[in-house]
Amino acid sequence: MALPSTNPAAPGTDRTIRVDHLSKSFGQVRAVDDLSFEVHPGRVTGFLGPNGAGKTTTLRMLLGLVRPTSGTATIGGLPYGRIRRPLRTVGAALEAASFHPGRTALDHLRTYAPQVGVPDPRAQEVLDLVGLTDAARRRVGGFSLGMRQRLALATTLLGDPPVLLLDEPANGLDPEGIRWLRGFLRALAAEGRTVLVSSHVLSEVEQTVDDVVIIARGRLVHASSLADLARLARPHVTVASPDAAGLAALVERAGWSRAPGGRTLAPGAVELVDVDAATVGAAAFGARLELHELSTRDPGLEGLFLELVDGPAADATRTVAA
Ligand SMILES: Nc1ncnc2c1ncn2[C@@H]1O[C@H](COP(=O)(O)OP(=O)(O)OP(=O)(O)O)[C@@H](O)[C@H]1O
Repeated sequence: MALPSTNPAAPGTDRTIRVDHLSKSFGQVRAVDDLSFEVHPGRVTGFLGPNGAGKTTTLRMLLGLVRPTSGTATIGGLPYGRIRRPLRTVGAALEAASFHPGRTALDHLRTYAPQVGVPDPRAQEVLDLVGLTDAARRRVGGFSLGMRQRLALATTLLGDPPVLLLDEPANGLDPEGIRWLRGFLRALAAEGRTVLVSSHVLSEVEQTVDDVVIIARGRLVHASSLADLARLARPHVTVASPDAAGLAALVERAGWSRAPGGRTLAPGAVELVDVDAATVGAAAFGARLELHELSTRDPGLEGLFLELVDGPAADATRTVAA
């Protein structure tokens, strides 16, 4: 899908999103806690975490709607308030957008077009892009949730922005709509745009995203490519020995990777990825290391996600000391 190039500001623009030691407290609640990550152009990045993790607050800080308690949130090196043509640089859809129910979809977009600084025919163009051509002259009041999501997406695309911030865009879409959204977001990233999509479930965006930024209780718990996360989700080998130092030395010598710190393990136990139980057992036997456990479990991608957002890595106290 080629979007008509209506945005002369786009080529060469720095499209990287940077969140740097960002924190936000609302009274006693630390909604975002020393969060740092980057989101790169040409990729779809999933911004993931359970309800209340701080995703929306972070997106609102990126859009200058909430002032950080400390740290910075920038797009192309600038805080939103200093971007010269913000509506042509960043397209954002936060939560369920509210539309005037008596207005048609086309009129809604035509109302916004002058604010964004694009010519009137762009309204019909973006409706066509999101598959709402036939609904252009229908009143928004009669739209399904899925149609509203498409209209919200069309609104973000009015200014042909190189950066897109979308809060739970799959909410309310049926399976066909979700499949359509996947292809659409992938095409936007393929054009070199930076696409950040929030969700509280990994499975919803698993087939869409290239990278993941996972937060829980306001803190970063994991950031990598989806491929790296999938590698960490391969079967885990748990190995325990009464000789913890000997086991640590064996793991070190063999160069095995430890599983990301989700689960609390028994003392003297470690959890490994990228190695099978037979290899670990043989190496332990060779090193004359006594083992009290050697087992394998397969958490799967969704299981690993739940461990990450539930585990000790996410277990910081969120309440600010009075
Ligand atoms: N304006 C506010 N005043 C007080 N507390 C707030 C405010 N906005 C957010 N919070 C709190 O900050 C925390 C993070 O909320 P946020 O909406 O950012 O999470 P989220 O990850 O987007 O969750 P969800 O998936 O449910 O939308 C929550 O505990 C929430 O209650």
